[in-house]
Amino acid sequence: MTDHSETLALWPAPFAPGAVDATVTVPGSKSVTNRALILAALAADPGWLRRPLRSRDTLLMAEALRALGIGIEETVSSSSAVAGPAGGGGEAWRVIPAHPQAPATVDVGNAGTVMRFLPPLAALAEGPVRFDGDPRSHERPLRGVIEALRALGARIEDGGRGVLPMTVHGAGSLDGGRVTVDASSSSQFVSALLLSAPRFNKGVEVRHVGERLPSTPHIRMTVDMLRRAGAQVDAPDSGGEPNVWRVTPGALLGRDLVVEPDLSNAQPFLAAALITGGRVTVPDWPTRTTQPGDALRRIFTEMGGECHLDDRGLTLTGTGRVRGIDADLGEVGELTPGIAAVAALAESESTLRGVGHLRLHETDRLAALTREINALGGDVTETDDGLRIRPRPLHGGVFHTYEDHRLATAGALLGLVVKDVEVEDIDTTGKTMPDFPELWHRMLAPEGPGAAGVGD
Ligand SMILES: O=C(O)C1=C[C@@H](OP(=O)(O)O)[C@@H](O)[C@H](O)C1
Ligand SMILES: C=C(OP(=O)(O)O)C(=O)O
Repeated sequence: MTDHSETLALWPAPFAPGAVDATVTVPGSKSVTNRALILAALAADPGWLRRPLRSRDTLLMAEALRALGIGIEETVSSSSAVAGPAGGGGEAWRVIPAHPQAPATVDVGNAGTVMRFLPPLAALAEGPVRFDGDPRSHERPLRGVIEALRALGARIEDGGRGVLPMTVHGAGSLDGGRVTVDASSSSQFVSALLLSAPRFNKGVEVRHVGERLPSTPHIRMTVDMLRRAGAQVDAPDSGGEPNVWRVTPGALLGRDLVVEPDLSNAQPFLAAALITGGRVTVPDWPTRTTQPGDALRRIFTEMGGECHLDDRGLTLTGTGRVRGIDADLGEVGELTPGIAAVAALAESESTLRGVGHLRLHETDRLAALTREINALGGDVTETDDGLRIRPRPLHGGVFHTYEDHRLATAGALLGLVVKDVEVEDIDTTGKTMPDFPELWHRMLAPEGPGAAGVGD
């Protein structure tokens, strides 16, 4: 957790005068968009991404791919699959694949998906590709990807530090083959090695050897998207050996893909219904998905809400009660800040476990949540692998966010029911949801202009 600066703007979090009642269309999934961009860049033919997320993390990915010679064109799509309620077309990216070119420079910002998913693709270029990013990117784990790529035949200069900045010196192709990796600090190590593997000469066999593996739905998302792009993948959940994934070399198809809404970014809106005893509908909630955010249906039901999925989307109705929870969130770590905020407002204690790796996310999320909820009068303690949260009456104050989009949305959530909360640097939500402040205000004033479809 880097220290905060008092010079960052403070955003007066809107206080909800009563139960919220709104329909909120949330933007596309970061994780799906950035995987789709990599797969489309490596495909044999051009492809479409419809309703891509446009946020800092995905624009950095698109910019990096352009630097490597891949074409990404902005278009307005005429597909009926993405037509809004007014019948118009949606925005889309057309991706024109090319063999990755070097020399190139990549700014990863603080995007885990960019700093981990791109180096294997860069290793296919012929020449140096320099990777750097925000100061926090120099602290986030990358050694697993660097060492695995070396074992697969790549030359990488990282000064022996195992973190950014680094330069990947591609030789125009990569052997691939068998590799072991300890992905206990990030599931993205496994996803990174699998995503580009159809283009490695021998494909890949990745064996995870660490004690634990976080965020396994995100690895299933990688496998599912690879298969939909035509790759042959053996994985533990399709009868394969536990902790082993195999990708066969072969061509990838250029796809026409509609990006699902980001279910993790739906979390603050659904939570708003839960904590105010109101009702929020998120349209286009997929009936089948690998996104970890789908677990919110179960988690927020256990915490007192009622969830209903139908053709209008997912509706969460608050019952007026908010219960504490004892949960292992290892599979769904990115939901922790929002769950912690709800837990701080519950009628009973919560224990959140299995998320020690969050200390190496955008910020040390366990330390940051503890410090900021306690600064508002809360009683949160850090455990080895999570948080213990005892609800207390909270008061207003500044909620610092440490350049972490999910800290910012957690602060907004608290401010909905605690008067006079000011969230520092709300613009940090731009990492995955630049429209957050607007969507949040509109959720609270659905009678105003644009009520017909918040976020449409
Ligand atoms: O592959 C992905 O798209 C992600 C995997 C997870 O990373 P970790 O396994 O590092 O937690 C998740 O927290 C992150 O927000 C997105
Ligand atoms: C951990 C997250 O992001 P990243 O992709 O940068 O790891 C997140 O979005 O919660």
